[in-house]
Amino acid sequence: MRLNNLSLVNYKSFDSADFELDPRINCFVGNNGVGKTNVLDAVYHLAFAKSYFNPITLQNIRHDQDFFVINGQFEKKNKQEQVVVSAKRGAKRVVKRNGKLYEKISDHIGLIPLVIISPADRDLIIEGSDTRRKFLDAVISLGNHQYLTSVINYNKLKDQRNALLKYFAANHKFDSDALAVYDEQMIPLGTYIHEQRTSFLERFTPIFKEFYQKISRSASEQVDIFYKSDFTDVDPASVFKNAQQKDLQLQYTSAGVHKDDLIFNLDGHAVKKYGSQGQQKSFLTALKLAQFELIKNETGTTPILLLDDIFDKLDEDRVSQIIEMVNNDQFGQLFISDTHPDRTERVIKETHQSYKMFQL
Ligand SMILES: Nc1ncnc2c1ncn2[C@@H]1O[C@H](COP(=O)(O)OP(=O)(O)OP(=O)(O)O)[C@@H](O)[C@H]1O
Repeated sequence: MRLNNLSLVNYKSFDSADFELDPRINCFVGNNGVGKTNVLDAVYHLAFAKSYFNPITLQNIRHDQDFFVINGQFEKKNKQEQVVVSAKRGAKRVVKRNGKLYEKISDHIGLIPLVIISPADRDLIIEGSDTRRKFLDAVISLGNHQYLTSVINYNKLKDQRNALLKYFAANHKFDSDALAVYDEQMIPLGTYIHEQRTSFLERFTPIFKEFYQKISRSASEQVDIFYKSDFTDVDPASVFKNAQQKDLQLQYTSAGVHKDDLIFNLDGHAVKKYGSQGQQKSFLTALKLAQFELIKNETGTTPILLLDDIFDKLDEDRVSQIIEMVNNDQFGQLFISDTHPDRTERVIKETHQSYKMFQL
């Protein structure tokens, strides 16, 4: 997967810009606020039809303008793919592939496999469990459509069950048969989602650990991921039944796979509390590189990799290690942003790969 040309009109800080890109490494350098991350975000936008940093589409239109257009000329398995994402105030966002409008934007997702590594990933460690479930769901769904529909259906049923619990409380009623209608549908879906998450993590965790070891160049720092779920080691039929009294009091469904979480550990302790900023960044980078590897294995296409502010919180040693790792045929096209042109160029030159520096 490769982006050959990127052009922007009224996208965030850019009025108009055009980039002829290198097939391997593209570095965007310059001072704080010049728009380095905005370029990477435009590439992300072409893949996912939304910004990684600002999900409100209209806020990505340059101030005082009415529209933005991002135009990307890709090459996928020797085939040209033109993707245009545009938005206009007062109208819906539009995504076109080779001039043809998508009816459903979700049909576009997956055409351009892409992974971003950015300081904003820190949310995965510090925010609530839903951030980690979204990460899990996004990676598993790419290769498994049944999983995606199961999660959507499970969540719909859970919302309806919550509404029923609220209705019981408001009307001082209880109807166990009405509740059982939801439980009977949620048990098989929850069981399936739990199985898929378990088997995914069995494949993902060893790859993640290997990447962490390579980045840290240390065998002494031990990282691990544990899957926490109400469905683990219990009879699935008992999950909702056992929580019923609590659910009636709380007026929502307190147990189930919608409460699943991932526990991130470093040397046996929570990385959120005890990991240094550099160790946390290494942890996140290893998570994203493992995501990259699995997407590649499961879709058969090498994703584009965006490394935003790669030196942030990492020493030069760890950055060189990351660049060295991505400097082989297993990795494809790379986009890097950094404030220091000299530092970036020094590290990139060591790869002996073709590259382009864009001074913004
Ligand atoms: N809708 C918009 N219209 C105009 N400018 C915008 C818009 N959205 C963001 N910006 C501007 O984009 C700039 C930020 O760009 P970006 O995050 O790409 O900077 P950067 O070069 O990556 O900086 P840093 O080195 O600090 O990470 C800010 O000056 C911000 O005001």
